[in-house]
Amino acid sequence: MVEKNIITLASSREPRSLKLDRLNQSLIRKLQTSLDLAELLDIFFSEAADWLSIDRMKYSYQGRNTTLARNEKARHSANYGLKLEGQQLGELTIFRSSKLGADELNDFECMLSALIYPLRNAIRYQAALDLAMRDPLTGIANKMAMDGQLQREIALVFRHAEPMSVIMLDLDFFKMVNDTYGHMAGDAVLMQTATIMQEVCRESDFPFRFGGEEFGIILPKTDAEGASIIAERLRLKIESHRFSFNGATIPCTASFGVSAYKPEDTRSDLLSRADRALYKAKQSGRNKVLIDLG
Ligand SMILES: Nc1nc2c(ncn2[C@@H]2O[C@H](COP(=O)(O)OP(=O)(O)OP(=O)(O)O)[C@@H](O)[C@H]2O)c(=O)[nH]1
Repeated sequence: MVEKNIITLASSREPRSLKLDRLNQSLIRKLQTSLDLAELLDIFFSEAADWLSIDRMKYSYQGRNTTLARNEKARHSANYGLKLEGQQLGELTIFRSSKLGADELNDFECMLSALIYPLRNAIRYQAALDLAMRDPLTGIANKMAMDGQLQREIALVFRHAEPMSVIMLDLDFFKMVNDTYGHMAGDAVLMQTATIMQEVCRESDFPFRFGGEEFGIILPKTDAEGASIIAERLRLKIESHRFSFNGATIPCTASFGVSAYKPEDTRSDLLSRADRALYKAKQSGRNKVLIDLG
């Protein structure tokens, strides 16, 4: 007990600049442990809030905002545009109920210098991840992203006992589109299909390109009946759409397979059933929606 008091006394006599220096060294070490942007901001806010009694921090980057708060009402603020070697790294604003003095702002800027490199690395890492998860032709999610998303959705369904469905769709006679109008026209049809899918889907749905001329949609909180209504809507939209390339109009239809999550299903069970239904839709004449209830 006595020992503890002596230590506290000694550290409180330590010059502020030395303490800040030590804080910054430890902050750098902590920030180096993560490439996750949200986690970095969390670490930084926690340290800055402790040191300067900051109440709230807002970080904005490319239209996305993150706010961390201990007290929502603070009204005094200081704002920083973050930039490193010519690269914009967003904007950071701190809020406090009392005005921040010049020394405190100085301290904060010192802490910002510990944040800037890890922040740049996290932004680059996120951009690389985003790129790896997108289909380069259509811009929608690819199979790798779908795998991760389906895994997350299955975990949620498990926890909240809500329905979830999957639609798989495949453009009909797509080889003929390529053979008749050329590969570039085929690419244009694939891009327009992705756009139609995004238009028909809700915000919470997850459209993706599985590969080739095969696409899919994960539909959270949707049972087989709801999913087949969306699939039918999409089927009609594709059938009536005037796919166009270089002045040519390309008629195109798609076949659909729908499956709904059942307890104990793995990702591959769910996808296999949708695929089986899609196969049957192809076998029985194409341009139709079939459900596999398992
Ligand atoms: N333009 C273009 N074509 C692609 C792409 N990926 C796959 N394909 C083509 O898609 C065609 C798929 O042909 P098939 O598997 O025979 O299927 P299909 O002609 O659609 O016939 P069904 O599915 O039975 O209705 C092939 O010609 C592939 O070369 C792509 O990224 N761009």
